[in-house]
Amino acid sequence: MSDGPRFPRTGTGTGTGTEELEHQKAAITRLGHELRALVEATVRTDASPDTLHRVADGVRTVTGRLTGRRRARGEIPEVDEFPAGPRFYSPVTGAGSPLAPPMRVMAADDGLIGECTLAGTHEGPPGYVHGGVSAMLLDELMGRACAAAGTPGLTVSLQMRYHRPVLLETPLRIIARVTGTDGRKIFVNGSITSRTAAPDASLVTAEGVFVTPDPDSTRALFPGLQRVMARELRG
Ligand SMILES: CCCCCCCCCCCC(=O)SCCNC(=O)CCNC(=O)[C@H](O)C(C)(C)COP(=O)(O)OP(=O)(O)OC[C@H]1O[C@@H](n2cnc3c(N)ncnc32)[C@H](O)[C@@H]1OP(=O)(O)O
Repeated sequence: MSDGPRFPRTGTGTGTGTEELEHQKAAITRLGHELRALVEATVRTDASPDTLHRVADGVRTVTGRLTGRRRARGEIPEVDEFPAGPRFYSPVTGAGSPLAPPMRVMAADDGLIGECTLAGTHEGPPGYVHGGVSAMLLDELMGRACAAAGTPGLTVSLQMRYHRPVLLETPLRIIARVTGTDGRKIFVNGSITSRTAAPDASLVTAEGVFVTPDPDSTRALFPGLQRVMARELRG
């Protein structure tokens, strides 16, 4: 793609030492794990109102300990490798996000494979995955597949087909594959299957069109990238 933006790898850099970054990543991951357990316990519990009130008080106290400087909107965390690598607070793959399953992402011969198991936090119909969550998994992996292919892009169209309900508490495989490009457009297919029951039967399929913003739009959309580039250059 000739007019596409060039993206630096972040998180390898300069402001913070490698060892310090690794400590930060481990701590973010640990807190994310505990928060996911809290969210799952919250949506599954039938505790009494008294218990729920006591827990709410405790959570409020804990939240108060996470004040201090907040990242500005669009600021890219130093632990991240945007747009192709791990993003610690992604709601799909982020080890630090209480919303993320989190989906593990691996390279495949012709695209990317994601794996995760969803539970009560992501329920739609009783016992099954919320359709919007399936779309979110696919959108993220399909977007990552664009970046992995060297053509990062934003979703402009995502056509979903829901063939069968996706069971909770079942290991899932998500697949994303770039099928072609046309100028700044990238065409991507995706699917969700069960890794254990009928792994050849697609439960959900998606066709997406992604577009690489031109350099001016990229600068306007992602001012945080400028700061990352400056950080890398200073190093
Ligand atoms: C930097 C990456 C970071 C990558 C970061 C990746 C993180 C992954 C995250 C997961 C994915 C997401 O959630 S992404 C978030 C959700 N998506 C968004 O917010 C995107 C919102 N849309 C936009 O901001 C804009 O559409 C842009 C910047 C993407 C493109 O605007 P533009 O540059 O003005 O492009 P435009 O001329 O309109 O269109 C370019 C070409 O695409 C075609 N096109 C436009 N819309 C469609 C469409 N719905 N279906 C088919 N084709 C379309 C046009 O006809 C044209 O074809 P032709 O005339 O050239 O033939």
